[in-house]
Amino acid sequence: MKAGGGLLRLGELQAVVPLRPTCVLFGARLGRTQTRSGNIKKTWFPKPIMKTFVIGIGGVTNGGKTTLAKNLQKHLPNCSIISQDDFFKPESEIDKDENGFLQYDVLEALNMEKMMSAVSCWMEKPGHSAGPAALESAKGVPILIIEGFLLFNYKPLDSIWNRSYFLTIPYEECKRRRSTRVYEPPDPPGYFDGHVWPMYLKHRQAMDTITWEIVYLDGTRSEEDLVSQVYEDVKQELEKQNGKYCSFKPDGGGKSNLENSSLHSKNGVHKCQHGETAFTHSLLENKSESEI
Ligand SMILES: Nc1ncnc2c1ncn2[C@@H]1O[C@H](COP(=O)(O)OP(=O)(O)O)[C@@H](O)[C@H]1O
Ligand SMILES: NC(=O)c1ccc[n+]([C@@H]2O[C@H](COP(=O)(O)O)[C@@H](O)[C@H]2O)c1
Repeated sequence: MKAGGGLLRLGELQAVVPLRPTCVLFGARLGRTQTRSGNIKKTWFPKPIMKTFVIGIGGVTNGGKTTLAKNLQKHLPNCSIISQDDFFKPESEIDKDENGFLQYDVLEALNMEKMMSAVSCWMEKPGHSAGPAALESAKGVPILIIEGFLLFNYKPLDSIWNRSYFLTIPYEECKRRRSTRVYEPPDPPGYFDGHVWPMYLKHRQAMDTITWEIVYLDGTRSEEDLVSQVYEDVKQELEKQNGKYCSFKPDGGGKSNLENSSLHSKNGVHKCQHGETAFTHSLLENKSESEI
């Protein structure tokens, strides 16, 4: 993890926790995978030694998932990010359809086992960093943001989410944003309409069967609006799940967090008007294992 709380990329994660093909799992949360033969395989996430909070940010390509995750990370203490984009298989392993389009927008294009391994390793040492232990414990509940375009279609992750968000943008805006972004390999002509958007619609439809709550976010709203909404929501969820909202570490004057944070509510919309320090409070103290 970057010292300044930067995006946790796979390479950095490996630097902190060497990735193994499968981590030692002592299960707390049960996930389920359906094997090709139709059998249900149980997947255990390791029981973290402390309470954790896992946020899923799914959504359409170029919907603003990475941007929102990074913006949230600036304001949430002890927060790591795992990006699904880091787990694409090499081009040589990607199937092509009859039109010659590489099939990137399907789960098979991703090394999801490797991604699950990264998640499991985080669970084993949540919020682990090189910082002194005393500092770690002062940071509050370790938070993991997992962001990616095919999160909620991947059953083994179903049991992990404490809160799920899904960013949407209209077709035209998506096509416009996508046209300015260069992937490796770059999109060939006709790729958006011939592969990307149809696959998105298919995966959206498959999400109809999801049983847990997903908060849909309008990705055309400003970055500030989006981070403010999600931040407030996460804060409330943490309060709910832990029965109390705890120790705000004020930057000045010992004021309440809202007074102090300059999150002004206007017509129900919270605007973040100050910089990062506005959010520098510990969301919740860690709980002992017996309380989990
Ligand atoms: N709220 C927003 N409003 C307008 N443009 C945005 C917003 N969030 C992200 N973008 C832009 O959209 C593009 C894709 O953003 P990104 O966060 O990489 O999306 P994703 O991770 O969903 O593919 C980038 O050019 C980014 O600057
Ligand atoms: N990272 C890669 O190796 C790679 C290559 C080609 C396309 N893509 C695209 O990445 C998209 C998913 O990522 P975003 O949600 O960040 O746009 C998919 O729509 C896929 O077409 C990724």
